[in-house]
Amino acid sequence: MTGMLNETVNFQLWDTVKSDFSGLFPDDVYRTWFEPLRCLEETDEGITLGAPNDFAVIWIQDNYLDLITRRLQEAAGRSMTLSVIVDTVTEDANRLERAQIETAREARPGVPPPPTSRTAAELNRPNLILNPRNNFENFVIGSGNQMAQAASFAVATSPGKAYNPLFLFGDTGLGKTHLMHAVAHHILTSRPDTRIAYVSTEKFTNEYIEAIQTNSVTRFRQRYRQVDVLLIDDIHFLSGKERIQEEFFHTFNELFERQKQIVLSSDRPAGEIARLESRLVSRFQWGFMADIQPPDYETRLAIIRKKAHNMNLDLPEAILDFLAERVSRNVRRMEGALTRVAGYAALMKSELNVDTVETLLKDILHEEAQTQVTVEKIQQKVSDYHKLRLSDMVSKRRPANIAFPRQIAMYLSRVLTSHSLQEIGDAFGGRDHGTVIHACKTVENIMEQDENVSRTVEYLKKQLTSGRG
Ligand SMILES: Nc1ncnc2c1ncn2[C@@H]1O[C@H](COP(=O)(O)OP(=O)(O)OP(=O)(O)O)[C@@H](O)[C@H]1O
Repeated sequence: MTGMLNETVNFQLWDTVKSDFSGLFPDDVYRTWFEPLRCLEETDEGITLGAPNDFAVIWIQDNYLDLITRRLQEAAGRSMTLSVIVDTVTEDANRLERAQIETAREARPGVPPPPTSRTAAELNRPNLILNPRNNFENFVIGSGNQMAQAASFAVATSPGKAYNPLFLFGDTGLGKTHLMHAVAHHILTSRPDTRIAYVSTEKFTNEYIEAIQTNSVTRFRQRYRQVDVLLIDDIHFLSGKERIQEEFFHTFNELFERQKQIVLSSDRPAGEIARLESRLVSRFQWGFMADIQPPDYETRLAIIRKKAHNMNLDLPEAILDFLAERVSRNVRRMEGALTRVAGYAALMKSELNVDTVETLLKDILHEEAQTQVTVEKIQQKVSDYHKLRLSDMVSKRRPANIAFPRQIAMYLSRVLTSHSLQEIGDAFGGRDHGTVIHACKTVENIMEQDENVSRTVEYLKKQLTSGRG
């Protein structure tokens, strides 16, 4: 996240948008967030902006990315991409960062205070970049994530003692990184001298390659093997990378033997990561594996409420309900939707209603609809898998090679959609709700007894929920 400032080039597009913003936002907001942004690069496809520090990058990305992008596109009259990176040349970045964190705290009381003095441990971890908002207080607990939250909290309270390693897995945008940052924040608050490293697998890999190229592998090893807590995000990226797997294997062993805490995140269970050495898979399974499932409606509503509250955004119930109902696939997308609504509300100052929100979020809702699991998609998937005709899903025919797949499809409809038993029965050729209950029980029983069936159902479920359905 670093970039070079190029003072001599005139970036017209950004100048136009920036001056627009100076009129749109209150002075203090403009001065804190927009004035320090500099254009580092402008091409036909998009622009790169430099912000003075990591905190500002995260804040801009979280709050203003959509808005700036839309303004840029309007000004350019074409589609433009926007990236925001740290601008290394900006002077006095630390002073500004403190001021920005203070401003952010006023806007959202959840943001932790800026550090006042640097402890020895902090000086040991110049690269520890954590999103200040990713703490336990801001994490909404629901049925899909309560196990992962509880395990993370236990690890944060007794690092190296509760579960080691802690392995968090689940689909994108469901809070794995949030929980890892929360563990780090919690430990830093209760034991400020703890040496903590948080790194993505990609960064870990790149640093290792660079260390080899620059003959500094010893320093690399010190950085990751002399910590008390090592958090590595997106560990599934180790797949197929033999050399880094070897390196990580030794890092893991050294930390584990000294009872140092290891926390890993992945988009799938360790055993399902392709081309991962079995000795690593078994180590990842030594501790505790907690999965995170997409939030149910109540949790989504609670998340939207909390985020709106943190943004000082007072939205009518009908809009909160609309967002929870219609944006469900991942929390990151929910945040995107809310930020866009917030940006609109701040600019327009007019009363928001569900219709406006629906228009405003057209693309997000369209994406959602594409990825939403429907009974029709389930029927199609199950009949394709079992080489049946789609019409077999709704027919009255009952030979076992048709009846059981149909029961699987009913079971998946029950688990993956929010339709009632009767609605599901209707969609399967007008069957009654008792037939659906019976189908669900049958499938559950057989799954318990027959591993092949259970694997098939899990496979279908994964295919349907990973957007490949
Ligand atoms: N339960 C929750 N409560 C509050 N915020 C949440 C919750 N779950 C996720 N979020 C928010 O959703 C966004 C996406 O979460 P996060 O980055 O942790 O996802 P992830 O699982 O690590 O995704 P990826 O696999 O793509 O890295 C973050 O801003 C995070 O704060």
